[in-house]
Amino acid sequence: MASINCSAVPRLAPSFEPSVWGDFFINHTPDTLQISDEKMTERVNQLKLEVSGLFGACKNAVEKLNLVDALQHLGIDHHFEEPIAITMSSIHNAEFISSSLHEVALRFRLLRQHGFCVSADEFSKFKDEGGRFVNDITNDPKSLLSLYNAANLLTHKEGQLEEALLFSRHHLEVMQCNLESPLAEQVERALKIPLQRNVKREEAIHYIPEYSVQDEMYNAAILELAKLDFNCLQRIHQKELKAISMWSKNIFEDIKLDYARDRMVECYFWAYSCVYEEEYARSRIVLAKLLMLTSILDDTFDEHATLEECRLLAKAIERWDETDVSLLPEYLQKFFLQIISNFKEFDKLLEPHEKYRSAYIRKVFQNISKSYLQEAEWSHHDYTPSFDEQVNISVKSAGGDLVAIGALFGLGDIATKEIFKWAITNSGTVRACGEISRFMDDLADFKRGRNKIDVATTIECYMKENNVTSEVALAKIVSFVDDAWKTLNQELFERRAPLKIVKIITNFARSMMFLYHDKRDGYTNSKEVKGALESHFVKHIPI
Ligand SMILES: CC(C)=CCC/C(C)=C/COP(=O)(O)OP(=O)(O)O
Repeated sequence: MASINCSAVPRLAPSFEPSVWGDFFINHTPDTLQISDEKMTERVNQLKLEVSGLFGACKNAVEKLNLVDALQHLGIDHHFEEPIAITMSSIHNAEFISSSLHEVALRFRLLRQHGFCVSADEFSKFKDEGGRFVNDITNDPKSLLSLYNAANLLTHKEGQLEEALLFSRHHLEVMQCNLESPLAEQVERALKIPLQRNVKREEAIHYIPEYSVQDEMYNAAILELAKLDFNCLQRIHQKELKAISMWSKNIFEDIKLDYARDRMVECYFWAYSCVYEEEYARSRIVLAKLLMLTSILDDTFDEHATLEECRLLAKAIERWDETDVSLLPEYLQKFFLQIISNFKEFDKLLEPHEKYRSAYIRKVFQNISKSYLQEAEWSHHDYTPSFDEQVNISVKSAGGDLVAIGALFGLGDIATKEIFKWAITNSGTVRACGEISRFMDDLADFKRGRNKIDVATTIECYMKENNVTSEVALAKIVSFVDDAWKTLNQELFERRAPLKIVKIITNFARSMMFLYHDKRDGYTNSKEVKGALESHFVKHIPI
């Protein structure tokens, strides 16, 4: 790397938009619903019992599949994890004969989603002798959508599923404008972000009003449960948002780093996308706070500090000693002290037997700080790394292990010491989430055309190294996102960690697909996602 004295070069920081939420959640009074919170919870418990009974009442495998599918789309499967696991295992073990593409594809997708590796040969019977899908399925949009959703569970080197994906996507695109509601909306959603890649709660918000008597397993209790459960959970999320918005307001008032993005609600959304269930409040809150602190750190390195200041900050974070505060420039001192004191608060949330987790969360924060420093070194020296060098560092700075450990930190006993070791040693799941995070972020950066003052992105490095146009580089990066999804799908059957944990971590990749799809940066330009976030956190579902 060329050695020039650039440590004192001031950064010409772009100014970020203020928070689109301001004090909204601090002052927010939730809508008055027709029923009190207590009554709502009581009714949810009754309905859970009623819906549990439906598993035993299913007459055959197809009914069971339709039931599990409905519960997943409606976002209430978290209440039925055990019966669903038993059901899927029994379906996996039993013979299944069906000439319906929809049924075969539904079974295939659900089994893979639940960690059973079913072969792509299941679809052979819908193909002609040349191995091409037979033409009569092209007039059957429901089956095509099921095939498309199933094929999105493909892993590496599954050419048959690759073809199924292209085939179903093509025909769905062709027939899209002639479809009726709600299939038209379901196809539109899946083409934008495939079901397997989207934030689960997002699907629930859209599917609840679509679920009707036309559904195979329509049941009034299921629908009532989905609506009430959504509203109950939303109440909890609103209370958390109020508290965390106060926390963030105090932090920003204290540290006075006006150059940093104030994105508490978006950080909370990130955490909620990973773990939205009531019992995971501790995990959600710690993760949301961790992301907010990391975001301020990122802006300090990328947008504001001189190189010398970056080095001092990274060193202080590495040493993790409050008495080092005087070595930092004055404007960063309060931020540093906030980091240390918040991590102490995180530690206080742990039970005695969980205390080992504090070392992990500190480690991932120190690691991300190191990768931010490396990027700052490159950027201040106008150095364009090789593509591999860049991916190596920037996948780390994209936060896969930070989010994984941040989410695990507050989970219960399911998160064992072995799981923490697995997550921090670059497991396939965590690495693939980091790749998706990095590539989606860089695709959005490139489209925005923002002349980022931080390091050249993976796209620019790819273009330079391979001497290709931006179109070629962008297509390549999109293919890397697809590859990382194949790894995540594969990880579902590898069973290196409990499925629940793999799913929670994979949810981080889903949040990236949602916030950054269509090459937008919904985190930085949060007005682009404000409407969507209102559906999650402000608007209740009419009963
Ligand atoms: C998932 C994580 C770590 C979230 C914390 C907030 C954050 C750094 C967002 C990405 O911002 P960016 O687009 O400026 O990131 P980068 O500078 O890494 O490109």
